[in-house]
Amino acid sequence: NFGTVETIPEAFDREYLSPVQIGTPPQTVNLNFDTGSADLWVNTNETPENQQNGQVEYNPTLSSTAKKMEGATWDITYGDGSASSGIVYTDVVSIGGVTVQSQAVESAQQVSSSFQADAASSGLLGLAYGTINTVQPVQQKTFFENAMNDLASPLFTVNLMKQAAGSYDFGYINASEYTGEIQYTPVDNSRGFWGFNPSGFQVGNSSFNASSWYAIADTGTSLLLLPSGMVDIYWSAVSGAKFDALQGGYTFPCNTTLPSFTFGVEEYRGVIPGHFMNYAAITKTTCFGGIQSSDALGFSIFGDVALKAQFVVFDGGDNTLGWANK
Ligand SMILES: O=C(CNCCc1c[nH]c2ccccc12)Nc1scc(-c2ccccc2)c1C(=O)NCc1ccccc1
Repeated sequence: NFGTVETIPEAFDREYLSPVQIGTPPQTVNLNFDTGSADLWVNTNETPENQQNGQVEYNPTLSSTAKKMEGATWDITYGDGSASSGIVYTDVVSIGGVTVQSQAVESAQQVSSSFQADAASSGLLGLAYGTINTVQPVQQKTFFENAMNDLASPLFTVNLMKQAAGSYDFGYINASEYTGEIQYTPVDNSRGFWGFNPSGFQVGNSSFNASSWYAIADTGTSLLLLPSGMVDIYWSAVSGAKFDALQGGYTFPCNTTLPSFTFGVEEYRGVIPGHFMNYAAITKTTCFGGIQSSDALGFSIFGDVALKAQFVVFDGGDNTLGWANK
């Protein structure tokens, strides 16, 4: 089978939320689909009231198919320091008509401040490899891994849009969502991510700089995080741009016209329009750049700033990533 679900951007395209049905009768919660992590966790009746801000909850006690996974716990910390933890149920989970009968649903008994403040999001749905799922003592599979063998094709596609509704498709490739040919490239999943090797970059209409490095395709990270050498070259082309240690990155005058950023995947060239690189206004006149350094991480992250300019195929069958412009 196959299915499709819409994904809606929050302010600044900071994150994208999609409706997910959990339990019997189905309870719908909006989750942040995250190809950079592998835990499906959600606010529930067990999440302390003082750690919530109106989020819609999943309540396993109201689901006839919910089963507590005795002795199982989970605990996750993301690179930005945000964290959550709790216990585990299994229940029926459906996304866009694709159903997994027994999916590990991780109930949050603790969520850190950035999640507490995020009133629209009821949690995350991990789409990275299950090898980085945090459930103990028995690691759990992601929704996609559980659904994969029943899908028409063992893949899902990501079509994020700038400040508009996009979609996650499961089990099929919708040719109307992209232009040109899809360039496939092998995935390095040794760290549990959808890792790949870009082949170079280009700022605006300048020449292409061939270079090979390791990066991950991560819908759960807002920005495009690249080696500082590339980031410095990009922002040196923007008059008034500067590295602002207080803000923790490059800022620039909001009224500046930004150059596009092109990345290579083998012979393919992915183009990110200049205006996608304006992440958010800090003041009336100063804006925060969408392309920032990944040096502190040790690897690059193609987050939403990059992904919303592309149509991306996450193929779990042959472990490849497919890239296309749109
Ligand atoms: O964790 C994910 C994807 N899920 C994010 C869920 C999430 C984490 N706060 C959230 C807040 C709201 C919604 C979702 C999330 N991706 C990866 S791989 C390596 C790093 C990393 C490792 C070390 C240092 C930095 C990053 C991250 C990372 O922390 N990204 C988030 C981020 C990256 C940079 C800045 C901010 C956040």
